[in-house]
Amino acid sequence: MHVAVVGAGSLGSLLGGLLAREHRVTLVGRDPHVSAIREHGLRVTGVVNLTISPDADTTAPARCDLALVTTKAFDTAGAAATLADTDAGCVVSLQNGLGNETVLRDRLDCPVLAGTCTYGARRSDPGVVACTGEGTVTVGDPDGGPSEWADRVADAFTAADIDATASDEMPLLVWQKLAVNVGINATTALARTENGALLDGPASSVAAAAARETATVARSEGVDLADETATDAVERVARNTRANRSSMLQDIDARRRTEVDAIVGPVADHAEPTPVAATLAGLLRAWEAERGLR
Ligand SMILES: NC(=O)C1=CN([C@@H]2O[C@H](COP(=O)(O)OP(=O)(O)OC[C@H]3O[C@@H](n4cnc5c(N)ncnc54)[C@H](OP(=O)(O)O)[C@@H]3O)[C@@H](O)[C@H]2O)C=CC1
Ligand SMILES: CC(C)(CO)C(=O)C(=O)O
Repeated sequence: MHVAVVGAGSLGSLLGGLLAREHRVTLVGRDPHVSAIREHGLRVTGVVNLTISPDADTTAPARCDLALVTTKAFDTAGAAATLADTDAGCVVSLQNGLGNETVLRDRLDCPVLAGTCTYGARRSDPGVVACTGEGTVTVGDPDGGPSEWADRVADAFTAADIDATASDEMPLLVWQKLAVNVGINATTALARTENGALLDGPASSVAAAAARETATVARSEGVDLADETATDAVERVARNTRANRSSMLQDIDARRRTEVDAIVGPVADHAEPTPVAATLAGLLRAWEAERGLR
């Protein structure tokens, strides 16, 4: 398969590097990362160690079998613009937050799948990405039900030794992942802790309460996510990625805009009472406003 990865930052570089063990991969990103990969290859460090030489470019290829979108949620429309002239068989969003597939579907002609990914990744120097936790990838039709493309994509990941499955329950899994991200990303971003601090530290009850609120909102939207399923998912991911600084904490560390609106917003701004998520969102938005990031 020829796989294009639009958004070669932390997660995109890691997954692109792992996929390049089996497939032709084009990492679409920014300089100096792209130039460093062209010159020296991509170095993956941490839990996985390898140096590999995928193609790298600042524009998308003319054709590919599969395009993975791994930009931040607020850049999804930009990713769609980057892919506008690409003849892609299928596009998969592996981003966190709600609404990315809708943005892609509205702008692109090919099938669009939803995906969830629990790998932890951190891009450090140009040409280098650390795998801070091995996880799983799940893909499927955003509306639920079977999808031949999802089967093909999961097979392609599996062939590259990535634990991947196709699911016909994506609405449930996307909300479950949202509970993980509201719980882990927002809490670690504000507490400035690694994910593992939520296993038994003082902020673990905050993460669990935020996950329960996400489950409440999911159920009010017709998705049958149990409180315990949401809190168990937070604990499992925090355990598997205990050394990771969540993607939202990485944004805070780098004084960058966060994904608060796509991740915490759907829960915090919902008509259901969600005091914990509203507090987390309010604090993150205040931090962004103070720095002119919103
Ligand atoms: N990091 C992690 O451990 C995990 C992240 N995620 C999710 O994955 C998504 C990506 O996160 P992460 O990898 O941390 O984010 P990063 O900011 O590290 O990577 C995104 C990259 O995409 C680039 N980019 C933005 N728009 C375009 C475009 N149109 N064409 C090419 N490149 C573009 C950005 O460049 P620039 O900044 O210069 O605009 C940036 O380098 C998020 O939704 C996150 O929540 C999910 C699981 C784990
Ligand atoms: C899986 C997890 C929580 C890994 O940190 C993540 O999705 C993120 O950081 O955005």
